Amino acid sequence: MGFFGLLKTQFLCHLVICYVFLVSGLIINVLQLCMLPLWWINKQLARRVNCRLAYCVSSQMVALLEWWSGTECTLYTDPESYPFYGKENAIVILNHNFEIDFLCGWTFCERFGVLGSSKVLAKKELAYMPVIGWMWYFLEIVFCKRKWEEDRKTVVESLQRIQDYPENFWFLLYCEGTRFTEKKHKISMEVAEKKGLPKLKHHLLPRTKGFCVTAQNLRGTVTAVYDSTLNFRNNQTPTLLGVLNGKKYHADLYVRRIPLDTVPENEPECAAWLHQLYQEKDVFQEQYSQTGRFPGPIVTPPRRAWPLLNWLFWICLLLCPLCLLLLQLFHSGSAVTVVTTAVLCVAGNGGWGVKWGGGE
Ligand SMILES: CCCCC/C=C\C/C=C\CCCCCCCC(=O)SCCNC(=O)CCNC(=O)[C@H](O)C(C)(C)COP(=O)(O)OP(=O)(O)OC[C@H]1O[C@@H](n2cnc3c(N)ncnc32)[C@H](O)[C@@H]1OP(=O)(O)O
Ligand SMILES: CCCCCCCCCCCCCCCCCC(=O)OC[C@@H](O)COP(=O)(O)O
Repeated sequence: MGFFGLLKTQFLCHLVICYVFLVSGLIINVLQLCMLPLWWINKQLARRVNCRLAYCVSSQMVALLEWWSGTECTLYTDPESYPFYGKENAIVILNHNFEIDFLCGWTFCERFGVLGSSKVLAKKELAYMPVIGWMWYFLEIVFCKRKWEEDRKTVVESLQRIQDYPENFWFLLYCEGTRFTEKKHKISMEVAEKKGLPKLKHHLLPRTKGFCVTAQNLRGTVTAVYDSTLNFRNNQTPTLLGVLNGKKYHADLYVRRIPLDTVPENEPECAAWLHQLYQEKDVFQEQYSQTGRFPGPIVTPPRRAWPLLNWLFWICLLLCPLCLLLLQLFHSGSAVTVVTTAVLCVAGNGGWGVKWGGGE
């Protein structure tokens, strides 16, 4: 492991990264709150400003993936669909197998210029998460309790609210509703059997209500469905902690652009369409596990410098006061305080290093 490799596993670096993320995120949350009066004056302008503010937070995580861990993201897609990406509103259907699948999604959002505005049908619990959850509230993210009787009304209302959104957005749907595990897969296939539906090998049975209601309410706003299938090379199981430790992964994403007007409007037909789509996704995943690649050509957009520049800006802004504080401590603090601080830092770093020093 080289010098930079070793540096990336150091607890102090992780502490700095988390400090910058948390403090900058809270600053953004406060700014979003201060923007509230603008909603009453000029709603569309407030939404545009919120997209920029959200970008400052989300792109830090993208920078961590792209520049810190050096993770590569390859896109398999039809070159004729490529010019549409980032230029239209779309519903993105993604498999949910990995801890960092949302982050790879964000990377593609960033490269196509829709990171600040992109949305998701997320579980309600995430709305209470400091920084990200609070930021999503201002971004008009759609939350669900995964209890259809309660969601039926609130999800439709939230979807209708974003019909006139002023920026292009991608609306992410994890139709499986939860992350894949062998146990959930077994239960899900029992449901499939009971319903007389064909079994899936690599996916859970999709929940159809969220997709049907989204397609129904965003028709006229959204022009296409991006059927996206994600996998990682060499059977890697990537984690956020791995990314934080600078571990490099290689993601492959296969995207098919399907015009929304080819998706049936009527609910039972729309649900059947989604089940058929998951059958096809299963075939792509099987092909990936056999050959290590998805069908079609590779057209990967390059990473951009913006996430890195934004990250460096926040690092400079927030590290200066921290450094001043430490200098003050060393100048005015008692010998005991200084020694205790130094010992804690070294011990913390050492303990963390034992776990991550040899790589994952
Ligand atoms: C590549 C580019 C990427 C672009 C990225 C763009 C944007 C990124 C932005 C942000 C990224 C952040 C990421 C955040 C991650 C958030 C992740 C989540 O929170 S996932 C969880 C929440 N989301 C969902 O659940 C969505 C899918 N679910 C649905 O659509 C549901 O239908 C629902 C609307 C939530 C309602 O759920 P509920 O369970 O109440 O109703 P259902 O109809 O679904 O269920 C009852 C129905 O299902 C049958 N059943 C029972 N058990 C199962 C089972 N195990 N599997 C499947 N089906 C099951 C049951 O028999 C009922 O059937 P029926 O209706 O026929 O009677
Ligand atoms: C610069 C970056 C610094 C990094 C610091 C670390 C900060 C961590 C930020 C976390 C951001 C989290 C984004 C939310 C993504 C959560 C994905 C998720 O939670 O999926 C849930 C589903 O699966 C369903 O779960 P189940 O309840 O079914 O099980």
